[in-house]
Amino acid sequence: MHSISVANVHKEFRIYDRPQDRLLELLLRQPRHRMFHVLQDISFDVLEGKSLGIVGDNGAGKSTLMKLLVGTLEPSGGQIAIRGQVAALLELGAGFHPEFTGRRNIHLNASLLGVPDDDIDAMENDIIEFSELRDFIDRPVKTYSSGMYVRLAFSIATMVRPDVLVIDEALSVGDIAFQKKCVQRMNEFRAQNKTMVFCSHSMYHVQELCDTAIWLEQGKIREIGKSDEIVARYEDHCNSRRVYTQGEAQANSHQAETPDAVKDCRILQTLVRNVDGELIDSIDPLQDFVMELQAEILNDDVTCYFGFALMKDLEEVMSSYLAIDRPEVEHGPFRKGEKITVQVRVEAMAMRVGKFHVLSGAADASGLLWYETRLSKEINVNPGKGWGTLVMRSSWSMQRD
Ligand SMILES: Nc1ncnc2c1ncn2[C@@H]1O[C@H](COP(=O)(O)OP(=O)(O)OP(=O)(O)O)[C@@H](O)[C@H]1O
Repeated sequence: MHSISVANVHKEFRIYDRPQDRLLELLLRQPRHRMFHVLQDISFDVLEGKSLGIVGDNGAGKSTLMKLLVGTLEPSGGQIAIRGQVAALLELGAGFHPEFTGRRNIHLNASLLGVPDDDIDAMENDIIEFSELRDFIDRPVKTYSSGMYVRLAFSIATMVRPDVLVIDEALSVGDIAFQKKCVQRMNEFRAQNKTMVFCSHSMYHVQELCDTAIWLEQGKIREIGKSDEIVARYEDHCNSRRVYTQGEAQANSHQAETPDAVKDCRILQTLVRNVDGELIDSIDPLQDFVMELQAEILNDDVTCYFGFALMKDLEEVMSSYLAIDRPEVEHGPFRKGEKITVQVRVEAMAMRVGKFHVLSGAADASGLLWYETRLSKEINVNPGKGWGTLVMRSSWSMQRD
């Protein structure tokens, strides 16, 4: 059964070049605007219990589509049908009254979502608990930081147990500990056969949390399909037009700084060795090499999933290696203080020329939250003969009759 059905939806906004044009149009009854087509020809369905991701560049129309789904905007044409109660987490602070306290906003929001007063009283504590805002809950929300807004909004939207949850970029605000709770809550939500629409610039989250995805481009659906396939093609598209820059500042920005209290593991170093175990800073094309990470476990009873990526010019992931499905790599539980070394042997380096870094990381059990990543030093590929960026193992043959 369809939980969400969108058919031939389009949305236009009227654009006025000068503020007074709006008034003149009214008074003179002569058009003084241009139409801006934000969404065109949008049709898709989401089955009950499934989750849909929306990806696309800035300005592609993602937020506008989310607002149409939850009804804060009306479509200019087409039909949107949603079964059941919808709860949404859209723009920061939308739905909150800035002068009211967090507690009053809980009641206001939950009653707008159709929750009876008695039920709101019963869930108030759980909402405050989940949001971790007990010390601030009786202050006006206008004094909240953006992270605090999201905590409260996410707690309300998921606690009222709607049939459909619509979330716009919530995971990008807030710290990693709260993100972890959000991901868990969203997974619980999926397990309860609820429907979810999730928009994010984090491709990993879209891939892992959504069954299908839509790639919006300039207001139109460019592709729709299984989330991992859409994410892969969208990433490929982004990589192909990226302008590369290098520099130490950028290298450092990959060293995610997370407080020890919320990460379970610290990556001490990422090393690159030849197959004899010697550290190297250059390799030949088609040579085998070993990526190594050394990590320290920071808490007891920790489950950690390790991974590596080969990074070109610090931006583009050329290939990734995750231990999640590798039986030969233990995932724990580990003890506090344990030191761990993980190695992956990469066979026949396919770059013909250029430089790369190895990025290593540790993720939590869900595989969604990377506690920390650390880059190796730059490795040079000694240019081999030939043309092109890649070199593949090949074998030749020839016949003469
Ligand atoms: N009320 C409005 N009036 C006029 N134009 C608007 C209005 N709301 C959005 N737009 C325009 O519509 C386009 C799509 O905006 P939207 O916020 O939906 O994009 P988005 O994909 O969510 O972008 P981002 O990833 O940056 O959040 C943008 O060019 C934006 O400027």
